[in-house]
Amino acid sequence: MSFLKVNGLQVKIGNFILDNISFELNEGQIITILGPSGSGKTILLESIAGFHTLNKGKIYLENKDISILPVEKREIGFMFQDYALFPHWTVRENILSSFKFNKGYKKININPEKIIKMLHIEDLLDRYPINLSGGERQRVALARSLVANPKMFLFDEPMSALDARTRENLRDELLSILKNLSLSAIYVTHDHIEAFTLGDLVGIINKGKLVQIGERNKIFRNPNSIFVADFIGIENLFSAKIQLVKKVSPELYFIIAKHKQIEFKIFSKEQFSTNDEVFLSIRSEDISFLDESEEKNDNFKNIIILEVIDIVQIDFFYKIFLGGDVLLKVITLKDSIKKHKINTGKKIKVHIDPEYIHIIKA
Ligand SMILES: Nc1ncnc2c1ncn2[C@@H]1O[C@H](COP(=O)(O)OP(=O)(O)OP(=O)(O)O)[C@@H](O)[C@H]1O
Repeated sequence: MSFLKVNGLQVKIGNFILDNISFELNEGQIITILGPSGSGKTILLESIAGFHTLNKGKIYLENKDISILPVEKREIGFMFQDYALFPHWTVRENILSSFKFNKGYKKININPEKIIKMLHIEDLLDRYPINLSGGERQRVALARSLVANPKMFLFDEPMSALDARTRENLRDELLSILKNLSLSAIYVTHDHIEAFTLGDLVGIINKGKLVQIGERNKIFRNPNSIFVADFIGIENLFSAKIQLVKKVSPELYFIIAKHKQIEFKIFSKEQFSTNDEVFLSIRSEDISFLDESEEKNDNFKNIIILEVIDIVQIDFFYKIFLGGDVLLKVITLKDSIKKHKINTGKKIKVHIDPEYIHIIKA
């Protein structure tokens, strides 16, 4: 039985309609919601928290219909980007205020001291919010929300005002705290890395509709549209035409799709027809380099020779831009650059596993 069930939700705010939103979340699971600005992410969270009247649909928390309960009765905690702390209260007072306000909740099983330790804010307890950094303020806000002991949590881009390093640290801590306390959460973000790091489930919303939702690993390589592929950070997307479809097992097809002069060999669970116009989607980390001597082309391998156009370092990774009959971006490590002597202008063999090429209907 699911912990949270959102069923056919429709909410109208001005001219905006959030429509037909359905998903389920188990206890302790996190769902991340990704979507462009104005797609309805905040309205979705606000609707679950109880700030909007539902036009259609139901929300169940622990099997109880909470669709018309007022905000304070839902026992749902939320934390937003500009989560305000009380400025004239110390960190300790801010945190304990929430503990006191929420004593009405049935089971107080959260120990404020444990939360304070988990968030490493012991040394900040006597300070006022104005004397805290952005990251510290978010830690305190999180502590305050956690000690209120909600049944579940809603996060609306809580890290977006923080610098990359602080954001990464806090994100890892948040994940370990939520998992430690077995708390379910919905976490809204623009950032696909954040979405795939935090979410057991990932949902993509566009123009008020949940356009795809599923387990993180399934969504990662199997976007159902160009919009989703682009939004979840798939960098290699190009058109192709299906040349051959062969059933190789009850649930698997071997497909050849042609882009310019290149025939891509693909294993797909979905059936397509010859001459279908499609898009191929390949994650940049799923392409590997081969040495001259390595591997000869055979029926089930994609080996292509392309020219290195540019090499860009990103943190510990390198992004290699390749050109030729297809433009590809490859993410790799320094070791691989050394091993394959990758330089701008060099012609290099790349390999793409047929299982890692995903076909999207055009
Ligand atoms: N009170 C309101 N009255 C009328 N329209 C609203 C209201 N609140 C939000 N909207 C509109 O609803 C749409 C969805 O807003 P929402 O805040 O949910 O988007 P979002 O996906 O959270 O965007 P962002 O990433 O920019 O925060 C937007 O077009 C917004 O302008």
